Amino acid sequence: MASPPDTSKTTKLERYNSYIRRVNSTKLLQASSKLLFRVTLLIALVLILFFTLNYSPVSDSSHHIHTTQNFLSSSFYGGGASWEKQVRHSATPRRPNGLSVLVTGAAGFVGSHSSLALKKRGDGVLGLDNFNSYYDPSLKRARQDLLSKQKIFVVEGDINDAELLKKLFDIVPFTHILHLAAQAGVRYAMQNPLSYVNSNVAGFVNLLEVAKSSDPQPAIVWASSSSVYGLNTNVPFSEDHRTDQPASLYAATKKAGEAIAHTYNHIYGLSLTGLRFFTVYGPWGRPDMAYFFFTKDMLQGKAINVYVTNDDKEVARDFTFIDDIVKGCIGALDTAEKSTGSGGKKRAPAQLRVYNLGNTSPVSVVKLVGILESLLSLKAKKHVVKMPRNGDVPFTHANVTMALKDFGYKPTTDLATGLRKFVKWYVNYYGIQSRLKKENDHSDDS
Ligand SMILES: O=C(O)[C@H]1O[C@H](OP(=O)(O)OP(=O)(O)OC[C@H]2O[C@@H](n3ccc(=O)[nH]c3=O)[C@H](O)[C@@H]2O)[C@H](O)[C@@H](O)[C@H]1O
Repeated sequence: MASPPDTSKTTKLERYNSYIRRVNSTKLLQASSKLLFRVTLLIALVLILFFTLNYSPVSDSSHHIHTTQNFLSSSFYGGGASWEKQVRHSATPRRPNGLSVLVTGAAGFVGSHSSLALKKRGDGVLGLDNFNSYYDPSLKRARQDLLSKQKIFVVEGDINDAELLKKLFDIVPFTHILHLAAQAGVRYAMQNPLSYVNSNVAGFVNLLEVAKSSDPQPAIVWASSSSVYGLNTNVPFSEDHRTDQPASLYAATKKAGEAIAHTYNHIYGLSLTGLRFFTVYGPWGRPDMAYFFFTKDMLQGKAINVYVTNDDKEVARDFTFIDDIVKGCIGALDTAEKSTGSGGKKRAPAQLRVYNLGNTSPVSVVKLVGILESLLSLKAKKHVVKMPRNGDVPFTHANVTMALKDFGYKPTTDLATGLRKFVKWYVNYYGIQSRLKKENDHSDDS
């Protein structure tokens, strides 16, 4: 009698075979997962490379460029063909013999106004701005929107970024730089001293290094400051007065800028013009300045500190309206001679200038508050306090004879007229018209 099949053995064999099949299929699954993972990784890498090398911003491009820069490394600038086209297009003049100007700090107060004025007369303008948060960056973005409506492209980047600057100079043979990017503000220098060294000294040197090596070298007009006169008591302030007693680190860095300008002019033949601005104010102004935050605080019913000197004298400033300053900037650009060097070598002596751009009629801060009270139809809650020792000077007053003689600079806006224009802009921009006198709305506003 045949013995029954040994089912126990068959079962073991089957179990073994099925185990082997399972092991094999798991291995296959693992191998294919690994393959899938590697392929995905490869595709991702290819995509990253593709997007970064062919990056072409469409709208709000500067923001995208910034994001891309951060994503890869600080030395990457989008750099796609479309980005370069925007840079070139913005910087190309639209009139015969027009200038091609790199405006640093283009989203700033003076930078945005100057860029628009240059563009309006047919010059090519490329903006550069790092959109830092020293004051509300949304105001800088709003200024950028104004510029972009006039087809002015603002590259988001820092003047300390040498590679970015070189790239811009590779794309555009700029005839001029209007260098307005800076750490501004007299009193903030005690809170953040290194930001002044970083922007006003290191950033300026970085820009000059790139400018001196470029071919052709551009002529450079840049923002110095009335604060360089410091504790000078000889009034009105003239360009040949002493400037070796700065009262703030801000003033010291601007004075350092003037010395640095001398060096680059002397060694490399760069044409350099420093403009000593006197307390510039007006529409689209800087919220850190007294006239601006006084307006804000007064409208909110908050008290304001009005400084007086230690011996109880009123402090005063040669407040200068933005439109006058813009005319001064353009006059300086138009009369700037060509730099004489090329590729880092000086060929001949070059132009080196410094000018006051003020209003020539100082007004006390008490008077400024009085004008604002009348424009805003309210009484300010004034705290009259002694001027803290924080970098402030008691008095500024410009002699502008040199700027008048060399490029016809003639300020035409008194403080009451300029503040009326500022207040009109302020209430429109922040949407608070209600408390204003009707006549302000009917005021002349060219
Ligand atoms: O010409 C310049 O080169 C500089 O001008 C500007 O500095 P300043 O002239 O100091 O302007 P700003 O701060 O508006 O104070 C105005 C007045 O208000 C007084 N002031 C100020 C604050 C306060 O709380 N109370 C007060 O009375 C204060 O004592 C002063 O008398 C720019 O900010 C600076 O970046 C630089 O460009």
